[in-house]
Amino acid sequence: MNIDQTNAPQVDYVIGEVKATFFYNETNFYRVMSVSVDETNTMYSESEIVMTGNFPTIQDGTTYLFKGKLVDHAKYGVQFQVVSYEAKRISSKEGLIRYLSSEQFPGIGETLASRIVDAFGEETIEVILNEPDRLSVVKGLSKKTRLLLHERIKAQRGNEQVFVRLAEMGFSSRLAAQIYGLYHNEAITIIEENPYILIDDIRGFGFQKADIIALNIGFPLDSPVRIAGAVMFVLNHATFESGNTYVMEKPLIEKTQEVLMQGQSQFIDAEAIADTISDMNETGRVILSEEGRVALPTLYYAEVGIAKMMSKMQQPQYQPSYPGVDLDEEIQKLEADFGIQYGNAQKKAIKEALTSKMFILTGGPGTGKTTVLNGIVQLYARLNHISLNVEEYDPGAFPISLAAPTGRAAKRMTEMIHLPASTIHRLLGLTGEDDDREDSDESGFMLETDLLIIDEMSMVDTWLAFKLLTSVPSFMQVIFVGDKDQLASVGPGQVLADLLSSQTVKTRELDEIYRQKNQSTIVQLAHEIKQGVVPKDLMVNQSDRSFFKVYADQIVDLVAIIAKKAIDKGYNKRDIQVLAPQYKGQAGINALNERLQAVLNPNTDGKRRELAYFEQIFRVGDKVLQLKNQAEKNVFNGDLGEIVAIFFAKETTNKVDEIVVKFDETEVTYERNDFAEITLAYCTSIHKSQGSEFPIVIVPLVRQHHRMLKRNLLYTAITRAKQSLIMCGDPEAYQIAIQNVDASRQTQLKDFLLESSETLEALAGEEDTGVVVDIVDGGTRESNEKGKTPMRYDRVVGEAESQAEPISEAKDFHLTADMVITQTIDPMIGMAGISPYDF
Ligand SMILES: Nc1ncnc2c1ncn2[C@@H]1O[C@H](COP(=O)(O)OP(=O)(O)OP(=O)(O)O)[C@@H](O)[C@H]1O
Repeated sequence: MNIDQTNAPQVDYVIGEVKATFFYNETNFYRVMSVSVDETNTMYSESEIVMTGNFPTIQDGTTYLFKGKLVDHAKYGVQFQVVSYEAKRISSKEGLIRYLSSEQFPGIGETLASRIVDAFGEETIEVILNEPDRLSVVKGLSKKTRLLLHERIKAQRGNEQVFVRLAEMGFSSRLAAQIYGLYHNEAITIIEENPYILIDDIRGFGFQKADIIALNIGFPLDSPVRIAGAVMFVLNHATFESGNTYVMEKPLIEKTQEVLMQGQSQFIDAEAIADTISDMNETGRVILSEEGRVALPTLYYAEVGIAKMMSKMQQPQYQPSYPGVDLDEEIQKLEADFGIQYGNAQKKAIKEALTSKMFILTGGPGTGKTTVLNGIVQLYARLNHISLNVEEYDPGAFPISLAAPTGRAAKRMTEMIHLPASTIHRLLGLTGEDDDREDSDESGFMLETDLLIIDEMSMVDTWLAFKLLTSVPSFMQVIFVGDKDQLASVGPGQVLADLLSSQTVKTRELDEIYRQKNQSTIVQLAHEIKQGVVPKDLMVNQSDRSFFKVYADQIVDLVAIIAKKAIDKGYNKRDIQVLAPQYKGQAGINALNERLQAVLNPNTDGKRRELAYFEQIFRVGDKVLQLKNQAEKNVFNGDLGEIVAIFFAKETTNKVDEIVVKFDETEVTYERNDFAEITLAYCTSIHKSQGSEFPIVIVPLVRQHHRMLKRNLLYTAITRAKQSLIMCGDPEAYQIAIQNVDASRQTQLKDFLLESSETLEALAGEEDTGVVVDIVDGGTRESNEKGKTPMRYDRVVGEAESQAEPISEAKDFHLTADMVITQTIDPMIGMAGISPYDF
């Protein structure tokens, strides 16, 4: 084969036979294998080489032409990273015999293989493929084995042709593997018909990539397929970028036009785009409303579905009541039991929660939501004559379900209410991978308990809310608890806000702060943020909070010192959480993690086990964050754990590196392919901290994060602190954040909630069964690129990794005597005597 004629000269190749596979991952076809080197244009001179890459159709004992590059891996030495490959036709007698007698063809040993090859020589494979009947001349070859031989080789050729064609189209072997996993042997037909389908089906697959393929195949620039592809791309992107659940048609057309004409000279008429949208509406690919709102069907039907179920659930015949019971008297008894005097709003909340089919309890920190919830649960149990002792019940028979969107929030719920709580995913049996509603509809999964309480409802996005409500039986009483001023959900929608503003659900907002002021100035600060007020004493050290005024380039050093001091004071790594709004920049999450790892978990003697993974080092003892929901492993997006062991490839059965992480409830082993599911977590994003609380929270505030300086982000960050809040950076940044109030999201849920049940039935039509629902799991990195449906795109709200800007603002600051820290009270965690010169 003349490689040089068909490829750029820099392409390395190796021709050789696959000798052994060390590792194979069925989900992404990733393989590590040993290959003989029969021919190569590289400097490699050994007789065998280790190859890595995505190889769905590779067979041991077969010879291939591999293209890729030679790399010198720090740990594994020289390897060949394969980009594409194709089977080399075997022509030698020995090769053919070895191939036919390989494990792929059970029933054929060397003798039989030799007989076949003796009979047909170089033509052997062609005869098996095209004239299998001729094989009957071979003595000892049964009809069954002849058939098997023919079928297997035919299938292999089919697969190979798909891969060869995909490679010709320009797909890397990794993408080709993904595409093959989706469409199998239909891949070429599907892509040739509509390459833009990949935008819908493969996460992260953009319009431009699809366009290159389509234009190569010969699609005209104004083809309706191309226009529809661009519409889907813009709609998906806009939805996930903004959190809105629809886009107005006009801006959608404008943006689509821009995308279609980018780098092309042909003008694409807006009317052609409008016509395409109208056609897409006809075929159900998008939903276009009379008002000109264009929505992804999954989101549209999820919103209609939520509204429909809310309306159904709240029909008068289902309203709970306790005839003959004096609830005021019962609440008095509760007060006596708990030694507490409920406020008026709190009493109303308890009564309303008990007598409403669906109820929302909302309020800021310290207003008594947990206190009230405890009262509700106690009284509910008393009035319904049920025991709250879980041990008295068979597994799964406890009549109250408590759940929250994250593992940490669920854990906190358990601690506060003293009853078992789980994540919503776990409650619904969702894996976070292929959670589609079709599955659950088919299985008709329904919750069975009588009372359902969901905490941190502000974090629940449209799909999850829909998924949750489809599993709620009509007899169930539901209480949603949440703080409407926190960040909106990561996925599209603003379910809690819409439920509240529609006023279709009985709601009680608690606004009186009960946590005493001298106990918590953090709570006071949170309420002031809500009101847009910067307290006069922001810079004055309080018993539980302080603000270090420093330059952006001093933040990493300062935070490291504070964290170290806290550890010296007896806090552990998990007690201290640094929360930053963005990854990049001097005071970004990446820089902070790197430094905090060096300070809190150093490898001073070089004896600690560690592994490099892209730009991160994972080391035994590191605090890490789970980025994906993995219900089958019992870990969820946002769970924090610690690396307790690292095993190097040579020590493991699968011959790949492994990291073992201990979470609160479980220990999980990650193979190298899964390393993207975790990240260092000394510092995490504010978004990821939702639903969690920590004894000490450190929040860097710098003007470089200007895109992230928003009121609800700051509010969410500081309300994570239970004992001490340490802010550092630029007080101006605090002011900017407070003044920057996010506009609410564009959603249709409120409108739907206000529609009559008949209208909702009509809107839902037949379509709302089978809506694919996905759980956005917030992962941001490579290995999370597995999704199938458009909604599987992860949207990391506001975590756009904006480039840090020059720190010109820092000129406002001068290190002065007032910045010398002299205080010894608790929030300073022993920082007495530290001066700016220490940074
Ligand atoms: N009626 C009351 N009388 C006295 N103390 C109260 C009352 N209600 C709540 N508290 C106290 O106020 C503090 C805050 O209450 P709680 O934890 O229930 O609020 P929360 O809204 O759940 O707060 P957060 O969201 O910050 O966890 C607790 O210490 C609680 O005991």
